Amino acid sequence: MNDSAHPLPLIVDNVSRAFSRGGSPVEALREVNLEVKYGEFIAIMGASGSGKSTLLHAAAGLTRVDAGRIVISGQDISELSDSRLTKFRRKHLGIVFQSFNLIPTLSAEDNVRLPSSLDEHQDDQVDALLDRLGILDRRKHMPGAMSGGEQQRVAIARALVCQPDLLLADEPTGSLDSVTGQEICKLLRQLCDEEQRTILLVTHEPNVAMWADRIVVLRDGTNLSEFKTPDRHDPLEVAHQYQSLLTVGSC
Ligand SMILES: Nc1ncnc2c1ncn2[C@@H]1O[C@H](COP(=O)(O)OP(=O)(O)OP(=O)(O)O)[C@@H](O)[C@H]1O
Repeated sequence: MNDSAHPLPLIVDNVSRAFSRGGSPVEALREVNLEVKYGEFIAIMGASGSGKSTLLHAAAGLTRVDAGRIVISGQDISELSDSRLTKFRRKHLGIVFQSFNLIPTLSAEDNVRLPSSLDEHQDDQVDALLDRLGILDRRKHMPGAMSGGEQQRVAIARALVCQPDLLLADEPTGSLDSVTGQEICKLLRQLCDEEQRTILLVTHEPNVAMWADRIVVLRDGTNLSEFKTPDRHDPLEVAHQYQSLLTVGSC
């Protein structure tokens, strides 16, 4: 649904972005299109350098685009000044990175509380969120005293504390061992299934992408194709479909 009362969480409309490297332009994104519906879990896949992180950063408003539009919940973010964009991002988006990006001198609960206190939101849901993410008993711990999986759960709690319209995740399992990475993926899946969270995740791993509803494949900064994931979260099937697309696309 995309009427003015129920705008889509994310529309990427013909977005292009180039960087300069050694004096030559590098086209990281070329007329990329994507629509994310409420409650959807989408994975972006593609080879190294295909533009995945640039797309996620553009969706987060961390990278300005050269052409096209990024529309979050009905707002074209290119129309916002830097300061309004920062406020808008805090209210509407949650962002999770591979490296957790927690403040090392703050406890788990204070890391989670940080964005909400900045925006003067109620913080009474911090404990509930930590409980939901299975780390309530770690709430007084500093990041350095927590495992990688626990730190990523804190980062996810922090990203969700302002009830964002969209959760963006850039290789969220990239720093974790495979068992812990799968636990984080399962958690993201549950957040979609049980709480209708909307998630856009970047990964190059089929066993991470398989948890999404839909996989969008980029190549050389453009949309190559997309496919729905099999119901039973089968990494081999996802790897097969992904490789077939890349092979067919390269003919
Ligand atoms: N700040 C930058 N300056 C110059 N070139 C950049 C910059 N950011 C990205 N690029 C280039 O844009 C292209 C897309 O990069 P991007 O990081 O989005 O790809 P990716 O698919 O996320 O790659 P990876 O899987 O290796 O992280 C690459 O050629 C990259 O070198």
